Parts: sequence; structure tokens; C-alpha cells
Amino acid sequence: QDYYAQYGGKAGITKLINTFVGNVANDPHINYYFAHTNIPHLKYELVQQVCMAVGGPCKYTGLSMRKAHEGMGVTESAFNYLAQDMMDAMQTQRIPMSAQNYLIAILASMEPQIVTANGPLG
Ligand code: HEM
Repeated sequence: QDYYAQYGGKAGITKLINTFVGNVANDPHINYYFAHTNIPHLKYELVQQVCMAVGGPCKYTGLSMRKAHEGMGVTESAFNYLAQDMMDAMQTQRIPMSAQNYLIAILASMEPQIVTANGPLG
């Protein structure tokens, strides 16, 4: 499977990340985490990371997931809300379901590096 092509290449991934970051910005469960974030930089790093993850000709050179999120107090439920915002963005962009599942599995595997805090739901 050429997942990179199923994501519409670099242009499709850029659209997806714009939609995803828009969803996060509109998500009151988690948007406060991003209040002081350089959004253009974040979008750039996410495009590189997703492009590489789905087999595209990109190299992610940003921080490790542990370093990027350390001290941020990300909870399991915050992580799950962000994952839902990504699934909504993929649905909006009409990414084929098998390609959606491929990326979500990779993102899920990063959870232990990102979640560092307990919240009211655990
Ligand atoms: C699998 C899920 C996630 C992935 C793949 C991911 C990926 C990234 C990447 C690539 C960066 C940029 C790193 C760099 O600057 O080099 C970043 C930064 C950031 N992430 Fe995540 N992230 C995830 C989950 C989360 C969650 C759940 C939250 C909070 C709810 C979060 C909050 C942030 C914030 C606030 C920054 C910006 C830090 C700054 O201001 O520089 N991330 N993330």
C-alpha cells in the first residue's frame, strides 16, 4: 500500500495538518495546552513527522516526543481528545480508512512518551 499517495502526498498532508490544528484550536478540552505555541513551527514539524510516518520522502528532525512534551502535564484523556481531532481531520479529508488506521496505530505507539500526568479520569 502506498499510504503516502493515499494521503495525497505532501500537499494532502499539509491540508490534513491545517485541518487537524484547526480542530485542536477549536477543542476546549485541550486547546489551552497550545496557548503559547508557535503554531507555524508546530505545523511544519507535524507535516514532516506525518509525511515520514506514512512512507513519504520527508525527514522529521524535530524534538523527540518525550522532549517535546516533557513538563507539559499531558493526560491520557488529553491524548485521546487529540487523537479524536486527528481522526476527525482524516475523515474531513476523506483519507481511506486503512490509511487512517495505519497512522493512528503509529500515533498510539507514541503515547507512553507523551502522557506524563494523571487527570480526573486517570
Ligand atoms: C501522538 C500524538 C502527538 C504527536 C505525534 C505530537 C507531535 C508533536 C510535535 C512533532 C511537536 C513539535 C516538536 C518540535 O518542536 O520539535 C509537538 C509539540 C507540542 N505538542 Fe504534541 N504531539 C502529540 C500529542 C500531544 C498532546 C496530546 C498534546 C496536549 C494536549 C500536545 C501538545 C503539544 C504542544 C503544546 C507542543 C508545542 C510545544 C512548544 O510550544 O514548543 N501534543 N507535538
